[in-house]
Order: sequence, then structure tokens, then C-alpha cells
Amino acid sequence: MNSLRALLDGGIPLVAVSFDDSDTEPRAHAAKSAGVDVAELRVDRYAATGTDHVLAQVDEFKTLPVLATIRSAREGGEWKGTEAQRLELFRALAPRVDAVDIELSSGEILSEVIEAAHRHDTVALVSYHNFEFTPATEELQAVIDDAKSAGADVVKVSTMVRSEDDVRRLASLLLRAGAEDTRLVVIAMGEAGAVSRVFFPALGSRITYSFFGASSAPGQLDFPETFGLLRKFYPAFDERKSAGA
Ligand SMILES: O=C1C[C@@](O)(C(=O)O)C[C@@H](O)[C@@H]1O
Repeated sequence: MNSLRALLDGGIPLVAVSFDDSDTEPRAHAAKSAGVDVAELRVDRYAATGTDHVLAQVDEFKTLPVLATIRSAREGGEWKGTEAQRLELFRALAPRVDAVDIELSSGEILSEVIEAAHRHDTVALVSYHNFEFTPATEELQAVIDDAKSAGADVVKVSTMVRSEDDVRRLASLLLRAGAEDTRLVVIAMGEAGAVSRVFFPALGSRITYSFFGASSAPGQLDFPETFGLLRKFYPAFDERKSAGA
């Protein structure tokens, strides 16, 4: 079993930090010693995206579970290549990482990326982002259902919130999910959503994203703050960290 799948099964919240391809070696070391659980490699933000370069970056993070993301421009990412090139990179990454993040909106390549992940026991995280607003509950539930039908191991919903009502609507997705087997990651982006970064794990959101240096999304709390709050509010997380895991 890959190391991320085991952590997801553990039921304790996980903290991810996103990285581009600058200063990789020292940043990978710092992440490991700081207690980061998951390194999200934002390949769409890389200065170079040749396969050898990308896989060399993955190798630098070998002490941590790695989630590879090549975010499309239509969902707020910086990927400038074609879909065929994105698929080729995902295929090269699938055997070398613990998880891949692919947007549900990736029509043409979605099923092929999920298949490539599953061929290598790699977690397929199927994501939905809306940087403008939080859609109605039915629409969000349809996203989750569609992602599950597509074969997602984890479904991630990340939307911009403008009010407490939006935050509650996102929280309700987690409450509805109950003990279902597909794991959810739900994030309320924006200032009004910062609370979700520490509170949604209590409702079952499996991964919270943070940063060192520059934030990678609106409303993120930096790693030291996220880490401190999770240790304070989640005894099992605190115990895992005290044990150095
Ligand atoms: O989709 C997500 C979540 C995120 O957008 C956030 O709001 O923390 C940050 C992204 O790097 C990641 O891929």
C-alpha cells in the first residue's frame, strides 16, 4: 500500500504544503523536518515541465508522500501545455508518486489519468475548484457523485466563499457524507473560509493545505499556524506528531 493511502486510512487530519520547482532540495528537507504530511507538487507552476526534470523533483521529496497536481488554467492553474502533454506527464508521474490530482472537468483525459493511477496503486484525487463562488448544494453534491462514478479515491471540492452561509453549505457536504467510503477534502477559499482550514478536518475533510513563504490559494494559513492549531485541536494529530510520524 502506498504511504499516503495508509495515512488517509488512519483517519487523522493531514497537512499538505504546495511546492513549485524552486530551491527544491532545501525546501523538501525543511518540509520533512517541520512535520509536513504531504508534499503537493504543483507541476503547473514549474519553470520547466520536461519529464526528466519533473521526475527529478519528485525524487527530492522521497521522504514524504507526494501528491502531483498539474492544474489546468480553467480551474485556476498555470498549465500552458496541451491536454495530451498533461496526460503524458501524469502517466510518467503515476508510478512515481502516491497520489495525482485531476480535475473532474478534465473531460478527455480524466478517465485515463485515473486508470494510470490505479494501475500503480496511486491514489486518484478528483478535484473541483471554483474561484468565483460556492454553487448550490445540489450542484456540489453532483460534483461529488460524478467524481465517485469516475473512480475517485478522494474527492476534493474547493470553492470561494463570501459568507458564513457559503461556509455552512460546504460543511454540510461533509456532514452528509457520514461514514461513506469515498474520502472528501472540502476547502472554503477566501478570508471568510479561513476557519475551514482547521475546522473542516473535524467534520471529516481529510487534507488541509498550507504554505511556507507565499500562499498558494486565498485564505490559506501558513504551515506553522496550521500545524499549531491542528496539534491543539486534534489530539490524535498531536500524538502522531509527537511520535514523529
Ligand atoms: O486545490 C487545492 C487547494 C488549494 O486551492 C487551497 O485552497 O488550499 C491549494 C491548491 O494548491 C490545491 O491544489
